[in-house]
Formats: sequence, structure tokens, C-alpha cells
Amino acid sequence: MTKTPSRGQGCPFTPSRRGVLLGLGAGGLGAMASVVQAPGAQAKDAPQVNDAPEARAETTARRVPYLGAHQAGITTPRPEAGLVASFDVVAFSPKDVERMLRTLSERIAFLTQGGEVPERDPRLPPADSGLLGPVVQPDNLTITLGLGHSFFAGRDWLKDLAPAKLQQMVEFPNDALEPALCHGDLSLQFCANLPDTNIHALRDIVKNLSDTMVLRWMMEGSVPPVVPDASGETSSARNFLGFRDGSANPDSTDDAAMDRIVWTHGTDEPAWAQGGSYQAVRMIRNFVERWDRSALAEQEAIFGRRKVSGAPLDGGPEASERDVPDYAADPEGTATPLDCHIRMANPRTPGSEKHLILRRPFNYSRGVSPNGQLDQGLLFICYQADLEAGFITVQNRLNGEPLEEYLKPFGGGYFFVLPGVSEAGDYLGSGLITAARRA
Ligand SMILES: C=CC1=C(C)c2cc3[nH]c(cc4nc(cc5[nH]c(cc1n2)c(C)c5CCC(=O)O)C(CCC(=O)O)=C4C)c(C)c3C=C
Ligand SMILES: [Fe+2]
Repeated sequence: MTKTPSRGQGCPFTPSRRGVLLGLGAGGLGAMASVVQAPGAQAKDAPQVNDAPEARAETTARRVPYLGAHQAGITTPRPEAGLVASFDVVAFSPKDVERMLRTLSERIAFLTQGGEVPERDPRLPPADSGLLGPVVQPDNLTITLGLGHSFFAGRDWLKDLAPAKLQQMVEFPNDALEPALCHGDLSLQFCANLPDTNIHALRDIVKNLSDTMVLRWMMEGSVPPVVPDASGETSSARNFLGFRDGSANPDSTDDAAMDRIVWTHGTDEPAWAQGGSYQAVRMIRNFVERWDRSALAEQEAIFGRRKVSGAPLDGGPEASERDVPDYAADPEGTATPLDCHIRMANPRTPGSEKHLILRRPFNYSRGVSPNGQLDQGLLFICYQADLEAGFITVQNRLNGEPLEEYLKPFGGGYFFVLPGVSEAGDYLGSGLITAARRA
């Protein structure tokens, strides 16, 4: 007697059962899908629920060079997925710190350039988490390494070599900093096409450096891709307040501008630090429910730009986000309010170019706050040659801006991004370690 499988026992759609249901013999199965379909059944080639979303080989193979005078991930175009992680470092001697930096550099080189995962004796844990399969694709990954004030302060042999402007982040008037989400000895910024590429890289580093680096906090974010317009021009991506973010950012392809604005230079910095950059990270919550209930005119007056086009408020109907506001022609703030975000951040007066910064933010969304509100905002990241002239001055100018009613910064820190690795075999921070050994 043939037993009919009850619900949950056996699979009711194995090929033989399907064939029987459709009244076809075993030989008729090949033609089945294209000829007859059971009600609710799908064509053989139709996408299935468990088909993986399709990746584009050309995109996952994209590689950002690891070697260079500066680390990647600063002037590099932002891909969709970002992650910043901060660590406490438990290596204290020059020898242990050098070992940590060498291992970290090796992992960063491998993860960003890609390659085959080595096979190991199956009695051992695998060499890799396997999240990306047996061949790690670069997927545009960059990993940018920075050191915090506490890293230098916690090691006597490094105290005289600390970058001149590096300091611990202090609370600004509108901040509500959560200690567990602030500061750290070492920061890693991961940026890639896919969030899984960042997670894979973070897991690799956490595993391979578990003896020296302890995770302190992390935050993930994203940038929405933008469809180019008919002429091939792309506009800036929107943040979670619905405004284009990045319109007035300095041109990151202009090397001379980047040398002035982003890369450390000058005699007040130690020689080993030339070519690095100061990184300011801020986790800033947006009160999106309140924002979504505020008038469009108020939103635009708060930022000083049009919501749809991103154009400055003093432009005509055809103005675009690339137009530059003329504050000298509007001294009373009739068109562009004196207290709007862009005018306070950059008053465009003689001398204000000394305070330019390169912004590289990601939107974040991390669920629901304890009082039932959306926990969304900006993982604000910016780079500058001088932390005081850059982020700290701009943030002090922004203190008390009307936008504060919709914002609450709650975490982050300041880090010094090490200069790049120029030749294979060298490692990130080698200049610092050599200088420390010479001193
Ligand atoms: C201290 C630096 C800054 C913080 C923190 C900051 C937070 C923040 N910004 C937006 C949205 C926008 N910012 C825009 C411009 C802009 N912002 C800063 C600095 C900080 N922003 C600068 C220097 C500028 C450029 C000013 C200029 O030169 O004109 C804009 C306008 C478009 C653009 O240029 O990007 C938007 C929109 C949010 C939502 C936010 C915190 C959550
Ligand atoms: Fe801003």
C-alpha cells in the first residue's frame, strides 16, 4: 500500500509527485513547465523565492587601490554601504603595537584587494567566516584606519609623537553623548558596495586581531544610489530629512584643494603624520516624525536650500544645487536666513575657506527608540587637515542653529587617519613606530 505523505511529511512537489499530479509520465517532466502548469505553479525559468538577488560581477570585482600616499576611503567616492567601528587596543609595547599594525595592514590589503580564502585542516576553524564564499571579491571596499587621542595618551613612548591637534571629543551644547558610543583608541571606517562586504571585513579583523583589539562601538549607514539625469549628471544623494547632502562639499578630485583642506601638512605636525587626516565621527539622531510634520517653507529656511532641487534659496526657479549662494548681496538674510544651516556652517566671508571640511556621511536607521520613535539620522563623518580649524570651528558656529530642534548628537569621536602605505611590504603606522624607536 502506498502511503500518502501527510502535511509536513515529505515534499508534495518533488518532480515525481508533480508529474503524477499533472497526469504526466516521468518522461513528460522536461516539457511540463512550458506546456502545462498546475494552478499556482511557475514556469521553470521564472525567478524563485529562494533565488539570491543578482549581483553584477563588474561591480563586485571593483577594486580601490590599497597602496598610495594617502589611505583610501577619504577622497574615494562613497559607495552605498558604510560602517564605522571603534576599538580599544590592548597592545602596549612598541613590539606589540607594531605586530598589531602589521597584521591589520595585511588584513586590510587582502580584504580590499580580494583573493582566494586559504583552505585549512577541517579540524580547525576555517580561515574565513565564509560570508562572501571561497573567493573574496573586493566590491569597492576601503578600510580606513585612524588612531584616537587615548591611543597616544595611554602609551608613554608615544606621547611626544601625537598629532598636534588630536584631542578627545567634548560635549557640544546640544549633545547627549552616550559614553559607550564615544571615543576609542582606534577607528576603522569600512565602505563598500554591499553591507555584507563591510560585515565580512569587520568579522575578519575582529577574528584575526582578537588578541590586541576589542570592539567598543560600531554604527552602520547607507547612501541611496541616484539615477543620473538625461545628460549623465548625478546629483547629491538625499539624507533622511529628504535634502540633498553634499552639494557644497569641496571637489575631492581636485588634488590641490585636498592638499589644503584634507591632508595634514605643515611644521606644527610631527613629520611621520604628514599626509594623514583628522577624522571626526558624529552619530546624529534626526527627529524624523517632528520633521515630517514641519512646513516645507520652514524646512527650506532651516537648511537654506530648496528641498527638491537642493538649490540655494537666493536662486531663481531654474537654479540647481551646484549654484553658489551670494551672501554679500543678501546681508540681512532676506533670501537666505542668517541662521540657516549652510550659512552658519560656511558664511563664505574672507578667511572662511580656512575652515572647509570634506564631509562623507551615511544615513543610519537602527530601529525604534524606547519611546516608540524611529531611530534614524546621520552617521556624520568629515575629514580635515586641522581638526580645530575644521570640524570643531564649524560645529561651534552651528551651536544654537534652528536645525538643532530636530537633531540630537549622541556618539562618535575624533581620530587621526594614518598616512598611506606607499610600497608593498610596508605597513600602516610604520612612520610612527620608526619615529618612536628613534626618539
Ligand atoms: C560640524 C559640521 C556639520 C555637521 C555636524 C552637520 C550636520 C548635518 N548636516 C545636515 C544636512 C546638510 N548639511 C549641508 C551643508 C553643510 N553642512 C556642513 C557641516 C555640518 N553639517 C557644511 C560645512 C555644509 C556646507 C555649507 C556650505 O559650504 O554651503 C546641507 C546642504 C547641502 C550640502 O552642501 O551638503 C545639508 C542638507 C544634516 C541633516 C546634519 C545632521 C544630521
Ligand atoms: Fe550639514
